[in-house]
Amino acid sequence: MNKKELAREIFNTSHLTGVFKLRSGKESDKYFDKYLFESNPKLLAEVADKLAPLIPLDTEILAGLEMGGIPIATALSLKTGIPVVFVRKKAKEYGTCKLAEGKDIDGKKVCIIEDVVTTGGQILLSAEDLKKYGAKVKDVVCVIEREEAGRNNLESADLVFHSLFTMEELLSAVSEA
Ligand SMILES: O=P(O)(O)OC[C@H]1O[C@H](OP(=O)(O)OP(=O)(O)O)[C@H](O)[C@@H]1O
Ligand SMILES: O=C(O)c1cc(=O)[nH]c(=O)[nH]1
Repeated sequence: MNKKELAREIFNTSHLTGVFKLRSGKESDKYFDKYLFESNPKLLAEVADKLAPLIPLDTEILAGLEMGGIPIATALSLKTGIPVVFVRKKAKEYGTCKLAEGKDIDGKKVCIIEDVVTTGGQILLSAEDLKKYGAKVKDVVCVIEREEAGRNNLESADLVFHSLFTMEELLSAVSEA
């Protein structure tokens, strides 16, 4: 599957219209239900294929953000051989009390993996959390950049943002079909 075909598949599988409250609190007439493509093994593997080249070569650990970033980071880990951690929105309050589940991230170069970026708010929170545990966080890789404030907010926080598809790319792939 080439990149344009994947764009079409992702759009057709996961793009919904209606009235949706977003994580940021804003309301939107569109929503990508990422679980609809992540739960399809063929599409998840294609996403990992196309995302893998965006991961910086010196990455030591992939950090999949709860919850939608976790399947993608896992697929990327299987593809690249780079270990993965599963990052909770809030550290577990019993047992190991971990925020990032998996191997120790202290001193490691970590690349954040996310599904959809709107304002980048969740990534900013998780990046700060990971840094508190000693991770070196610079790069973020996501599947869908909704082209709202996300890129500016992430770059203002000195993060390097790599997206597979912008909203414009998804729309144009579908309109060309
Ligand atoms: O760029 P932002 O404005 O922060 O919004 C995008 C975030 O919101 C969604 O997660 P959601 O809170 O729906 O959680 P989930 O992945 O656990 O379903 C998405 O997966 C991003 O994490
Ligand atoms: O901004 C969000 O919360 C958001 C947008 C979107 O398209 N998909 C999603 O899972 N979350």
